[in-house]
Amino acid sequence: MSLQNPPVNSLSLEFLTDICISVEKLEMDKTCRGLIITSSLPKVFSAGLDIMEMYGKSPERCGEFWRAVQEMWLKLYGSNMVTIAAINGSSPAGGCLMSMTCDYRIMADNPRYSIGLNETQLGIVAPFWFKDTMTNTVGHRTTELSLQLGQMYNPAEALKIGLVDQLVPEDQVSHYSHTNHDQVTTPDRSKSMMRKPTIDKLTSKREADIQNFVSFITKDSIQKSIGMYLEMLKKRKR
Ligand SMILES: CCCC/C=C\CC(=O)SCCNC(=O)CCNC(=O)[C@H](O)C(C)(C)COP(=O)(O)OP(=O)(O)OC[C@H]1O[C@@H](n2cnc3c(N)ncnc32)[C@H](O)[C@@H]1OP(=O)(O)O
Repeated sequence: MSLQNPPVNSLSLEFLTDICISVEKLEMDKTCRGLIITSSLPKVFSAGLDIMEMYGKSPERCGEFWRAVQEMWLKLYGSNMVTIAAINGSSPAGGCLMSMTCDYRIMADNPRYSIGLNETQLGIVAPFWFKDTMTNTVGHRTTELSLQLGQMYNPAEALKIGLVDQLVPEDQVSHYSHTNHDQVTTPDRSKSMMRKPTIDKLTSKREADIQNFVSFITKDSIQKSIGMYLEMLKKRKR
């Protein structure tokens, strides 16, 4: 599955819905042995959640958006397929979350790329299931530090903390993803055993999590922080 939502593969409601439909179709296809997620765009795997979906939108729309974010995570983290993230560019926040849902992460060894949960930089707090996914990937202490600082990691740092499993030359990300994928057959029951408690936690609190998100994101102070972050993104470009 090659992500293609220019300019930066930000995860809008529409794009998330498309991703979920694609994963569902693959999941039902008996001939499909697994899934490699990568990006069709240069330099960016995914810029994470579409910030415009969280800025100046109605509570109803925010709720709909958040349900789609949850759905993407539930589908990918709970997938019965072998999943590999072929991270061929930067992958902040929701992009990092999407990578962490996969069984294995291969990243392009380009020091200009970065990956991490940077929510703190936007003045927002990563939800518990973002935190849980990271804890399951890199451990409690690294997650605590990482979330507090909104830390982004270059590929070498990401490999060191176990956020990615393998670094490869930029032009060989696809080759190595397929080679690794071929070495794995269908996931055994250990995958669901490891992930079930984390998945059940969100499933049982899904509606409350949506309510929390909507009341948090629509606060004036949070809208102001997001507005300032958007300004910063645009200024950085000039
Ligand atoms: C309780 C709530 C919990 C959930 C919270 C958050 C989860 C998230 O995922 S929030 C999103 C966090 N993402 C980021 O902070 C990434 C910001 N973007 C970047 O760092 C860079 O854009 C990136 C490294 C991805 C790519 O760099 P460039 O190739 O140099 O591109 P530009 O920076 O010039 O961006 C082009 C264009 O896209 C707009 N943009 C970038 N990211 C996003 C995004 N996540 N959502 C919406 N739009 C985004 C950027 O502003 C530029 O727009 P224009 O100026 O209009 O061209």
